[in-house]
Amino acid sequence: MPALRSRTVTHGRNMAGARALMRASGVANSDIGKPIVAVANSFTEFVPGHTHLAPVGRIVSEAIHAAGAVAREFNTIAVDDGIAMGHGGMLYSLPSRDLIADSVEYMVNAHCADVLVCISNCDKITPGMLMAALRLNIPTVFVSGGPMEAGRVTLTDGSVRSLDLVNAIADAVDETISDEDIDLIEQNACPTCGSCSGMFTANSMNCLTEAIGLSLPGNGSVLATHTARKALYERAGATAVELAKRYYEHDDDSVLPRSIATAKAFDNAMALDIAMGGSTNTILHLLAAAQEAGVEYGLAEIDAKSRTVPCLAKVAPNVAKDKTYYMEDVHRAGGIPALLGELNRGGHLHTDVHSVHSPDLTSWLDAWDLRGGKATEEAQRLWHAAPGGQRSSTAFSQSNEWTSLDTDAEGGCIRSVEHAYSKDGGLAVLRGNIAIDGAVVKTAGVDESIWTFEGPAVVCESQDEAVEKILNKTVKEGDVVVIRYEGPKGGPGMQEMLYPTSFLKGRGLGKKCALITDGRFSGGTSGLSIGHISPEAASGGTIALVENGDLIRIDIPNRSMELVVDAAELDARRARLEATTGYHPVNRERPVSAALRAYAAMATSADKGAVRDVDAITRLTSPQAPQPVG
Ligand SMILES: CC(C)(O)[C@@H](O)C(=O)O
Ligand SMILES: [Mg+2]
Repeated sequence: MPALRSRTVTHGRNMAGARALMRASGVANSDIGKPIVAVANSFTEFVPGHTHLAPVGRIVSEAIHAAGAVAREFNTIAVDDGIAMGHGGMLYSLPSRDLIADSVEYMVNAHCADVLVCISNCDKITPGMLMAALRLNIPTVFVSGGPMEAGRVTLTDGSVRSLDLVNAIADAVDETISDEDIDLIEQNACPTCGSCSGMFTANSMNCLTEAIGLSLPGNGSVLATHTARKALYERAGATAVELAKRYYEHDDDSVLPRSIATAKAFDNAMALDIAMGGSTNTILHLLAAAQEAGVEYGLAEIDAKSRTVPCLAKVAPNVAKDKTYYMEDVHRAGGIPALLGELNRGGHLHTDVHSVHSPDLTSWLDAWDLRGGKATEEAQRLWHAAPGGQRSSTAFSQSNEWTSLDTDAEGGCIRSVEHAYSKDGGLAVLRGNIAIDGAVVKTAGVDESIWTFEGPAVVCESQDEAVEKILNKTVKEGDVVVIRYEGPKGGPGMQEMLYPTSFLKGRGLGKKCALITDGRFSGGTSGLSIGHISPEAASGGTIALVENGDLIRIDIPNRSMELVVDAAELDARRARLEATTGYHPVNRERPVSAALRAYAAMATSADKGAVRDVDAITRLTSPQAPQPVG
């Protein structure tokens, strides 16, 4: 039987000081010796996805106490990508993921906690916490803050539009839209607290923790404002204590994160992601999480999956014909269990997986899949949770219910495999001379008319240069915008290119240009936007050799992208570059702090999840030293 990790500080005469301090922080005498649950909250007023989480930490903690354990809450940082976007702030976004993972590890290990509850929500917080949970491998439950309600605006001409954050960004550069309408759009794009309302990175990751089995059904889709989320928080606290008892009292290691997040569970989560056309960032984060879990799951596995799993849902920014669906519509159609149910009926899931709430996939889907015929009353009720339609920045501010659910597998928000949008999934891995180690594209967001594309390169040495060239009309119909030196090392921090992709759209070039980069994208990006090109320019990738006017050929059905320049010429360019500037951007002024340089020194490429390789420092400082194996 594994001893409670907290025994180190709760037992023995020599730990009297530690216990004295625990009492001073409010732990009752009678609670000393009970399992300690670390509640990693990510409350911050900076981010709408996290601004409502202060009371959530208390609810989870009370549920933990009621179930017989001690809750100790602490906070992590959280960067709002949408606010950091488009300026130097975005350099901090991806590195914050690894900082969050480390800070959870620091708190849990420093204080000998036994169990972990992760209250996450936005882009880097869920993956950072996921990495920590898999690294620590103690019983863990994830529960997120929930999605934002979709926006709705009545424009000056009386027309009504649904909208989200990305519309506000793209419409701001559309010269056909008046200042009055832009103001209305800004006022209404983000009406409530929660993670932005589409299938953007935050929601994609929260859906993934649900599919992988580390959070409760409904985690990815119940709206942040809805009272139904309260039950989710209470159950998360109680479930964490139940898992603690199973592990520490009954030696049941099936509850551990690495027993749940197996290679098969990763594969199921990826199937869900591909079927929903999730954010390309999920690929980066799953690669990072798999390494923490010690699971062999890489781009090759993702590529294989994307060739067999169909696209079953198109959620904003992806458009289903003329209808835009948001997370609230996914929820009304039965949420993640409904998608998993459809995938399972189509033979696309591994069935020998389990979760924090169910011993196997069958009991999981029987209880929660709205379309499986056996869903419990609790599940049916949950899927009725609807938007409130009122501006609100507080949790549990409304209890609206849908009058009917969307069970239309033919033409509704979630389709069956027989009625898929496309046989190919919503994400793909491309390779070629310009991306030898791979690149990724969200195919669900690319118009089929440009699945094959060839055009001349417009080379930009930074995101800022790309924005300038798009807005000053240097970029024309048919061009391929190449943004380089924005990778994990080169940026550093691998910024999201939401502004360039949105501005292309805003200029009416969304279906007429391609954009390729060693940086990454927001989940809100759509169009022929290919990112994560590996190796990146700063690591000597071929993208560093592209010159203005070079032809670039993209072929999504055949999963390829080529720089149409012969090998001898590329060799000559490489020799010239290495003899002059090296792999650095020319004429780029960018202040990079010491904190970011520390990340850059260790950052691996996107095809490795852009995680930090600490041994890189050893190699730099003592190249002769024996290197770790494996
Ligand atoms: C701001 C967004 C839309 O959340 C973006 O950062 C994403 O990655 O989806
Ligand atoms: Mg993001």
